[in-house]
This record gives sequence, C-alpha cells and structure tokens, in this order.
Amino acid sequence: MRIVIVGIGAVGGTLAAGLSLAGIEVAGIARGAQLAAIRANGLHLRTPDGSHFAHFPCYADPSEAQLRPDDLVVLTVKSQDSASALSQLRLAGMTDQPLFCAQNGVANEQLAARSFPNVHGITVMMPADYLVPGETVVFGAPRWGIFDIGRWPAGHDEADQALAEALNTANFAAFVSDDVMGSKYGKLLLNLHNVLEAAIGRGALFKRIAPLLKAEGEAVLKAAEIGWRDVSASDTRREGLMQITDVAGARRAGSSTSQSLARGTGSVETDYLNGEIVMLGARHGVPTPVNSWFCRLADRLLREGKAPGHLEEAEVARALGL
Ligand SMILES: NC(=O)C1=CN([C@@H]2O[C@H](COP(=O)(O)OP(=O)(O)OC[C@H]3O[C@@H](n4cnc5c(N)ncnc54)[C@H](OP(=O)(O)O)[C@@H]3O)[C@@H](O)[C@H]2O)C=CC1
Ligand SMILES: CC(C)(CO)C(=O)C(=O)O
Repeated sequence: MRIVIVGIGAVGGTLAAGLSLAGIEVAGIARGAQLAAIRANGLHLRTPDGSHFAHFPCYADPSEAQLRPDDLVVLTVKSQDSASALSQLRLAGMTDQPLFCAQNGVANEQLAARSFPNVHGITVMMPADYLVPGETVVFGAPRWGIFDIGRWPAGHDEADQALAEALNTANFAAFVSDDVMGSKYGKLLLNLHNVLEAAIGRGALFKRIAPLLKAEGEAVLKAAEIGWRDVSASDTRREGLMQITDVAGARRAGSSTSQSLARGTGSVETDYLNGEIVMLGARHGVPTPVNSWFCRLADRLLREGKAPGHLEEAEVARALGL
C-alpha cells in the first residue's frame, strides 16, 4: 500500500511528512516553489515536539507517480482547486482506487463521485500552517491532528480501516466513522468564520459576527434536514488527543483562508464554505444575508490583495448594521 497525497500544503504536507517519518510509503503531488523545495531538501515539519525532516518522492503531476492498484489517494488541495486536481488524476489513469477528500466543506466528495466510484471523506481537525516553501508547521499535541474517516455518502470499508491504521501508526489520531459527512457538516459550521477572521482578525467584532454566521448555517442545515456532529472544542476526544499549543519560534498564521491571503494565492475557499450555506439557504427558503455578504467580501479581499486581518472593523460593522 502506498499513500498518494495530492496537494502538499499545510494539511497535505503534514500528512505526507508524518506518514513518511513513520515508515509508510508516501508519494506527494505538489507544484511551484513547494515542489522545487521538497525535491531539493525534503520537507521540514515543525511541531510542538520539535523539528523533523521528511524525504519522500514528490511529483508535478499524478501521471509521474505511476498510479498503482493498491494506492490510497488523498486529496488535500483547497476546494477551489479540486476540479483540476481530479481531472489530472483521471488523465493519469486513476480508476477505482480509494479517493479520500481530506478537505473542509462538503462539496469535494460529490465532485469526486462524478469521476470516481470509490470516494471517501475525511474530517480534518488539524491546525497546520504552510507559508514558506519547504516547511509546514503543525500546532496540535500530543497528536498532530484528529481525523474522522468514512465512505461517501455513508458507511466504511477496509480502505478506511487501512488509512486510519496508517495514520495512527504516525502521530495522528484517526477514527473510522459510518457518518463522516455528519462530522464534515459540523466542521463546515466551524469554518464559516474563516473569511471573517481573514478580513478583520479575531478582535471584539469577530466575537459578535462569528455566532451570526454559525446561526445562519445551523438554520439552513435544519431546514435542509441535514444532521451534523459537533466537532468543536467541546469534542471530548480533543482533550486527551489534540490541544492547540506552541511551536518554538513559530506564530500561527490563522485559518486556512487567512493563509491563502498571506501567500497571495489569488483564490480562497469561501464559495465552498459560506457559499455552501448560501446555496442551501436559496434552495430551502432560508435567508443568509451575513454569509452572502462575506462571500462577496472574499472577492474584494482578493481583488485588493488585502493582507489577513487588515480590513477596518468599523467598515464591516457599518455594512452589517451592527
Ligand atoms: N490549514 C489548516 O489548518 C486546515 C485546512 N483544512 C482544509 O484542508 C484543505 C487543504 O488546505 P490547506 O492544506 O490549508 O491548503 P494549502 O493551500 O496549504 O495546500 C494546498 C496545496 O495544494 C497545492 N495544489 C493545488 N492544486 C494542485 C494541483 N493540481 N497539483 C499539485 N498541487 C496543487 C497548492 O499549491 P499553491 O500553493 O500553488 O496554491 C498548495 O500547495 C482545505 O480544504 C482546507 O480548508 C482543514 C483543516 C485545517
Ligand atoms: C484549523 C481550522 C479549524 C482553523 O479554523 C481550520 O479548519 C482551517 O484553518 O480551515
């Protein structure tokens, strides 16, 4: 069994390095300066327990990895990059190997299922940063991250067991679940504040607006009769397995959306997080003015090349009538 990780950034880099350090065969698919850095020096994984250097084969395209029947393929690109990554996998000859979407939002599994018959979801609870090519930083301890893994749309099979076992061999905590999408919808509710944090940081106004985004999300999911599992800080598994803690010499860059702004990638995931709620709200007749406003704001943050947290709080408060 080999684990092929598509998108070596914060999550993909931490997974690839962790699995490789545990002696599991890994191949990475990366691009740009990240690919060049990993090929030259391997990947530097900084963690609360110290620095690790991982060396694993890294390719520019899945076709170079020569996919095998016993590969497990894990997708760790941001949702807005999923369509092109899936197309690359198709062109590389991928057929019925298990494909795991280790991403936020709930759109990726449905997209993947248009092309592949063996789709799985992973709920990722892992505070990880990727800002500098060749380096990822993970702030979870004692385990670096917690994952729920299961088949899409429901159930589980031996591939989920095999991946969970591999992750548990490395310094992760993985749980096989028959309702992985339930925890992914729970995670989606937590990620509705990613764009808010990317706009104004985590000050007083953040604390007023975050509950408004979440309340709209919950109202929409209820109207759509979609159940969810709470994976917030009150998830009892977190206490013993993964607390967010310090890494020597590193400061957290914020959510994955803030990191996209910080790296100037030119795109953010908001349409697949807040946009999911807006779309479901439209379908089920539930107004979503706050999530809609933040979807439009994401475009402006990109257009104006804003650094994370640099929008005036007063402007946001005025626009939302707060
Ligand atoms: N960061 C975090 O703490 C967490 C993130 N998540 C979720 O995990 C998913 C991944 O996020 P994250 O790791 O932060 O994202 P990153 O942007 O850090 O990593 C994704 C990487 O994939 C690369 N990439 C995109 N498309 C391709 C492609 N076709 N071929 C090769 N490489 C590609 C990107 O390159 P480029 O840099 O050029 O864009 C980037 O390096 C998202 O859904 C996110 O919401 C979930 C929990 C925590
Ligand atoms: C780690 C966490 C929960 C932070 O909001 C996340 O999912 C993200 O950055 O997208």
